[in-house]
Amino acid sequence: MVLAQLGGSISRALQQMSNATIIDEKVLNECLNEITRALLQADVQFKLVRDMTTNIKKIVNLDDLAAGHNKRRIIQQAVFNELCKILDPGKPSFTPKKGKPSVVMFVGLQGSGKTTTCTKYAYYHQKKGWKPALVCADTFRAGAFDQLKQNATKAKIPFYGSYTESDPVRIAAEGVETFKKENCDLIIVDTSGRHKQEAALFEEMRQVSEATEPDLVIFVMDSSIGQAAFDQAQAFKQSVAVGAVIVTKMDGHAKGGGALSAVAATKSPVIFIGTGEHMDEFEVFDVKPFVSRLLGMGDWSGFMDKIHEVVPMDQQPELLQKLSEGHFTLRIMYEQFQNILKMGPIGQVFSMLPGFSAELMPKGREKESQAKIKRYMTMMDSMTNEELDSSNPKLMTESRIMRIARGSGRQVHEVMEMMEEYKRLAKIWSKMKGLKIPKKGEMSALSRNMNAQHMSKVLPPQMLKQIGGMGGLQNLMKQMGGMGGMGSAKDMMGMFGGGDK
Ligand SMILES: Nc1nc2c(ncn2[C@@H]2O[C@H](COP(=O)(O)OP(=O)(O)OP(=O)(O)O)[C@@H](O)[C@H]2O)c(=O)[nH]1
Repeated sequence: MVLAQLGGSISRALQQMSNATIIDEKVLNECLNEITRALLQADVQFKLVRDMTTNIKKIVNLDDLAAGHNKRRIIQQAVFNELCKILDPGKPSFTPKKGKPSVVMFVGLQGSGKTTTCTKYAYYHQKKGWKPALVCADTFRAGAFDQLKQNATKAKIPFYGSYTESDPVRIAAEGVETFKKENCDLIIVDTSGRHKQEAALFEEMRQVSEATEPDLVIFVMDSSIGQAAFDQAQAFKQSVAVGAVIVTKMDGHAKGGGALSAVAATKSPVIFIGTGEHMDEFEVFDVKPFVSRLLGMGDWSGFMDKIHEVVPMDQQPELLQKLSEGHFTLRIMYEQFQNILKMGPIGQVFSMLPGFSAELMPKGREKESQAKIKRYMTMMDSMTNEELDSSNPKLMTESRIMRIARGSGRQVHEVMEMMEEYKRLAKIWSKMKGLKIPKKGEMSALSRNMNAQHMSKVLPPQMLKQIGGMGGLQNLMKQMGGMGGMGSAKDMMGMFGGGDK
C-alpha cells in the first residue's frame, strides 16, 4: 500500500518512544527526528515536515502534561491530527447534486490517470442513479479520445469528442452544451495532461475552464509523484480553481509522500482514491480512517462495514446456531472461504484493526493463501451434499478422497491437506459450542456474550500476541462495544482462523 512504509516508520518511532520509562524532551525530540526522517524519505516536502513537527511540539508541551497522562497517546494524536490536516484542509469540496446539472473538469500531469479516473468517477455515480456524460477535451494525446470512447462504451456512458477538431476549448464547450440539453446531471470534462513548464498548455486549460464554467475542478494525481509534487500542484491551483483531489495508483508501492505535499499545495480535500486499473477500483476517501490505518490505530467503522458487506445480518443467526451446536461442516468452511475471498485482500481488512499496519501483511503470502483457498474450494466442489453437510471427517474414506482428487483434478495429498485444514478449523470452532445465540434483531447482544475469554480461545496465538495479549484483546472488545457491538463472531473468527495461513 502506498504510504504503508511511512506509516510503519512513524508507528515504530512512537513505539520506541513509549518503551522509554520517562518521556522527557530528549525522548520526544528523538521521536520527532525519527518521524521527520521518515517523512523526508517518503518525499514529503521539507517545509511541510518542518511545519508539522513544529506544530506537534507546540501541542505537546511536556511540562504541561500532568503525571499519569498517557503522553504517548497525546503525541500519537498530535501526529494523527497533523497528517489529517495535510489531507483535509477543513473545507469540504463542492458536491454535485443528483438531478441538477453540474460540470466537473479533470486536470493533472501527463499520465496521472485522468482519463481512467474520469470514467471511474462517472461509473461510480451512474451506479448510484446519476446520469453522467463524458467530454474528451484532450486533443493533445493521440488516442485519448479512443481511450475515453472505449471506457465510456464499456460502462454505457454517453460521450462527446472529435477526431478532427483540434481546439479543446471548442470541443469542451460543445460537449457541455450538448449534454446539458440532454439533461445529464454530471458532465465530466477530461483535459490533456500538462506540466507547469508548458505555459501555452496551462493557458489552454484556463480557457477550457472559462468556456465550460465547471462547478468543480478535480486535480488528479499519481501517488508516485515525487519531490516536484508541491510546485506542480501549486501551478495548477494558481491557473484553475482546483477544488478537490483524486489520488490514483494507490494500489502500487510508491513512497507516496509527494502526494501528501501536492494535496497540501492545492488546499483541497482528497475525495476519492484509485486502487487499480479497473473501472470499479475506486473508493471514496475518508481522511481519518485512512490516517488511522496508516498509523496502525485501526478503523473500526471500516472494519464493521466490511464485515456487514460480506455477510448480511440476516444470514448470521442461522450460522451461529449451527456453530453453537458444534456442527462445523465442510459446507460452512466452504462458505467461510467464499466470505474471505469476497472480502478482498486480507491485509487491507487487517489494517483496519488497531495495531496492524498494512505493512505487516506480506503481499506474496496473501496471494498464496488466496490461491490455496481457491484450490480447497475446487476440491469441495467435487464432494457430495452428504459429505459437505456432515461434521464427521471419518466419512472421508480413502476411496472417497481418491474420487475427490480425480474429480477436481488435484493430487490425493492435496485433498488430505484440505481435510487436515478442516479438522484444524473444526477444533477451533468447537470452542464456540454452547455460545448463547441472540434472537433475531438482538445481534448486539452477541458482543456481550462474546467475551474476551471466549475470543482468546479461538484466536490463533500469533494473532493474539499481535493484538497485545489478553489486555489488548479486552481493550479491543471494549472499543467494539463502543462502535455498537460486534457484527458477528463468525465473521471475525472466520477471518482470523481461515484467512491468513
Ligand atoms: N494500477 C493503477 N493504474 C492506474 C490507476 N489509474 C490509472 N491507471 C493507469 O495509469 C495509466 C495512465 O492512465 P490514463 O488515464 O491514460 O492517464 P491520463 O492522465 O489520462 O494520461 P494523459 O492524457 O497522457 O495525461 C493507464 O495505464 C491506467 O490504466 C490506478 O488507480 N491504479
